[in-house]
Amino acid sequence: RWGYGKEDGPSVWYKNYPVAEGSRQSPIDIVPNEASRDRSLDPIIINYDQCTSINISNNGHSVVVEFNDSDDRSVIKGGPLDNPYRLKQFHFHWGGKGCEGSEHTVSGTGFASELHLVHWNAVKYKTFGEASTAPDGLAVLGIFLETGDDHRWLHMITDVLYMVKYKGFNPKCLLPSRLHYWTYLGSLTTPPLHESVIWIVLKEPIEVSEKQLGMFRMLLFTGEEDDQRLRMENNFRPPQPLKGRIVRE
Ligand SMILES: NS(=O)(=O)c1cccc(NC(=O)NCCCCO)c1
Ligand SMILES: [Zn+2]
Repeated sequence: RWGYGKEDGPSVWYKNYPVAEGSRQSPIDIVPNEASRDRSLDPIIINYDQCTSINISNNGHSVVVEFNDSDDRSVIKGGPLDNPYRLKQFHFHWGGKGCEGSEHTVSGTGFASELHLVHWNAVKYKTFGEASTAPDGLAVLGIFLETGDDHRWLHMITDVLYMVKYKGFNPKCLLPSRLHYWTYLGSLTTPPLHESVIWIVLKEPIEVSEKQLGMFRMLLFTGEEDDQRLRMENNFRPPQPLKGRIVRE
């Protein structure tokens, strides 16, 4: 249906998903000195201590680690959020060898990859599906990955990328040391592109090695039954028009 290739990629998503040309699409290019300082913005509070990962999978677009979201044991709150938002899954977007791969860019500069920790507003909505179509339904924490030294914990993901069942990973260890952030109202960056996301993009990237990133590129867009093997890479949408939105910090 949709993908990241020439025929099915971001430039043609509007044909099946007209909201692609909506007024709050993501990602965006973040221009730091155009962000507006909002003194009412509190720090974000991240409670992942009781989180239980239930599985890791390749959904044909990325590698996704899903969590048990049947209660409020792992939530993000504070910052621009009026309620606690429950951790549902995290996944990554990345490029090809040595080129950019993040979805958000900072003053036109992309990073090697971007981690998205996806949360939903279980106070106001009954299910993730319902929340995913509501303007304040989701909160996604975006973390840039830049190449450098091995990340001490990312190996737990890259080492098990070929396995399905997977337990006991606390995504808190993927967070950078400082939680300074930019926030703006946006959308899912993949179809169905719902304009339902309060984006919180951390300013400080985490460092991963080229070898670790290379493990992601070992994944395939294609299934084992497909005749051609398409390496999963460049699974990122380019920045979308701001259309008058304000980025706060
Ligand atoms: N990339 S993102 O904006 O963080 C994001 C977060 C949560 C869901 C999605 N996209 C989807 O679930 N799309 C549905 C189809 C993907 C799996 O087939 C994207
Ligand atoms: Zn994403």
